[in-house]
Amino acid sequence: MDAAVTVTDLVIDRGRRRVLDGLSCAVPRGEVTGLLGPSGSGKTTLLRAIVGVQRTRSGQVTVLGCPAGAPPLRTRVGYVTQAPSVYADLTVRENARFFAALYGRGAREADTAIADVGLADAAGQLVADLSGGQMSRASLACALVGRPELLVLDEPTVGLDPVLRAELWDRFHALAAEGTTLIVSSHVMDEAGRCDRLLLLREGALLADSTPTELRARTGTDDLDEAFLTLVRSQPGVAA
Ligand SMILES: Nc1ncnc2c1ncn2[C@@H]1O[C@H](COP(=O)(O)OP(=O)(O)OP(=O)(O)O)[C@@H](O)[C@H]1O
Repeated sequence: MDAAVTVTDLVIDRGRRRVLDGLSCAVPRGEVTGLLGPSGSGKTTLLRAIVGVQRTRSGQVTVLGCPAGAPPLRTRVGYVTQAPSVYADLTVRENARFFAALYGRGAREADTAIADVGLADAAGQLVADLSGGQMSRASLACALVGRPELLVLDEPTVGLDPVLRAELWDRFHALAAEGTTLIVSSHVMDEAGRCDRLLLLREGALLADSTPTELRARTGTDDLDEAFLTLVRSQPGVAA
């Protein structure tokens, strides 16, 4: 596999809790990899380690050939956190143009990124006046504008209606087809079926590193929610 991200024996403690316990996985280039798991399973922690903002106890994270967080990665990796990270007192267009300028891009790229997340009609609106879902899409536009090689998205579709969610997933796959690597976290299993590959996390350990098709075949069900439960129940010490 031509991996964009390789994680080896990663151990992370947060507070007094071991959040990731010797996790290893690889994320292929030019595909959409879903990071799925229940709330609190360690998804955000793993994403933070990949973008290089999380203190680790041991293990390695290599991103696009460099150690996670290395300075050359700053323009090559885009990260959209769960909390919108845009300026509330600027319009959507001003935000996108500001981030475009940081990456050496122009107004045209800013407008394209805004259109790509379905915010063209709200481009002139102050971010403070947007809905929650619009705000997270404005954040996504600001990450897209830099055309990163690796795009790390923490629950980007929360609060979006089904039509917008479907449009964004189409956009993710279009980016992957152009060569971008995407890691998208979600705790909604119906989004798992939209991913090329799946990393299933539970309590800080990897339950599966697979494709939706392999996962369905392995668990004997078409329903990915059910597949996840089957995997959980097959773990030692979990009651059936
Ligand atoms: N700053 C922190 N200090 C101590 N513990 C933390 C901190 N941040 C997160 N944790 C703990 O680490 C664990 C994993 O959290 P994380 O945010 O990675 O989970 P998640 O799978 O992304 O959850 P969600 O889907 O709810 O966002 C949780 O038990 C959480 O309580």
